[in-house]
Amino acid sequence: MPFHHDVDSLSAGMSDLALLDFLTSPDLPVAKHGIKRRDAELDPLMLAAVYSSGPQVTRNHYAHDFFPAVGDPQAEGAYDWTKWQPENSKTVDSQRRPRLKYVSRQEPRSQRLRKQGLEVAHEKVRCMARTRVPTPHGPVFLHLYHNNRDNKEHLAIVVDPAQFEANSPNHAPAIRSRSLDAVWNENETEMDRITRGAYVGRLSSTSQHASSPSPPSSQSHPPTRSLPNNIPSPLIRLHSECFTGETIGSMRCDCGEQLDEAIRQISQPITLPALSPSSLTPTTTIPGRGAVIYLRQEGRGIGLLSKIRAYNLQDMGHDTVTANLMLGHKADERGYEVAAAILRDLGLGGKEGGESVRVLTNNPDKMDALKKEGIRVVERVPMVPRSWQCRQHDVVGNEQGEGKSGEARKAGATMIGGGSVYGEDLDKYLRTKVLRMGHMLPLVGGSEENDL
Ligand SMILES: Nc1nc2c(ncn2[C@@H]2O[C@H](COP(=O)(O)OP(=O)(O)OP(=O)(O)O)[C@@H](O)[C@H]2O)c(=O)[nH]1
Repeated sequence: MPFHHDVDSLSAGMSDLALLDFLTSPDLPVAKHGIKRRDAELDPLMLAAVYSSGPQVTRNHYAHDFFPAVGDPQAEGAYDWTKWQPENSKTVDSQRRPRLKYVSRQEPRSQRLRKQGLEVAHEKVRCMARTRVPTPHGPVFLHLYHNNRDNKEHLAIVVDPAQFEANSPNHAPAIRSRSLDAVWNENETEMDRITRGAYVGRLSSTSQHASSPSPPSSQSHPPTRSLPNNIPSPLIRLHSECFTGETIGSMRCDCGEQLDEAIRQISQPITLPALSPSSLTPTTTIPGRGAVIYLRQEGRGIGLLSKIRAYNLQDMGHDTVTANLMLGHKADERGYEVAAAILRDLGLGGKEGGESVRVLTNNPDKMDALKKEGIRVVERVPMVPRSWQCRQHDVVGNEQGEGKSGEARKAGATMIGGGSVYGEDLDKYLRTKVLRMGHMLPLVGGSEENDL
């Protein structure tokens, strides 16, 4: 904000000063529940300096480079000042208004902190709502999460039907979200809590019981030591969104089938072995327990737009890995930090308490990521594609639902793509996962690399 000394701009100068005065006055109204700014209070000298210096560079931008990329986003160097040539500007349509571009020389904050040896704080998640959803495999609780890392709404599909039975014996701890059960503010009514899903048992017009939050002193879930040791760890899957496979039944991949299969397997009743061979207690069966963490990272994290383009490259003969690389992406751009935070919130696999988990996957990256996040995994459970299971058993199913693949097709009755997926595209896709991405799955029906 410049300070004017000439007579012509006196009035403008006065109003600038009045504005400056207002902005920096101690009585500046502060939003009641506003989040505190991380930077220092407004500094009048800094404001004046910023206003009078050409490009709008503030102290928050000191590590970025500004340069006139002359409004041509196609020009080489438009986003990279090291490549920018002044001649580029001559070719630009003079009608278009030049825009200021900048590139950052800074790495993302998380990487800078890691380099300095500083631990990056865990991702924070909060379950915003939870509800009952009946599925062909039984009822599940759908949880919707917000987080501080991206602005996507990740989901957790929790299978724990024992929670519906108010009077059932408590064989295993309920899989519940700690952030959902917490009291969010003192004005929250019991009805607010119930409406967002913080209730126990099954809701009905006559039964509505809000859950009680865990005592604030213990920030963790109860330790596993208190559990009977014949209960297997809950089965979980980290599943990445796939619009094509799950919504329109694409047979290029087995994502829809995997989602259905994961919910089916987790929902299978568990027969508990007797605590000791000499035990007189009869074996008990308890309902299945676990969760699918559904992550909004479409196309292995490259997004639907790039995935659609990648499919065209795949039709031209490239495999999924090469197609991603040709588009300037990595073979796999997914991250599992938010998933780990959701698991911890549900009391699954966390270091500070709760239960260890079994993981449904063939993907070594997921196992490594969970280990890095400190999630306690006791077992990896393979996911064998249904079409490969059928071939392994040499049983051919038919549309009427006979045979193994018929059974599988019935399993996903209400989910497009949830049945058994098969075909040439899928075989190629699956073999690429095994041969190029190290998936831990025995190949079925031709393992030659040139089959890809
Ligand atoms: N880029 C790309 N992504 C794909 C393609 N087909 C499926 N996907 C995405 O891949 C993700 C599923 O990943 P997969 O590698 O099949 O399975 P995974 O979940 O890593 O491994 P598992 O746990 O063993 O099933 C979803 O986000 C899909 O959208 C493809 O051809 N190209």
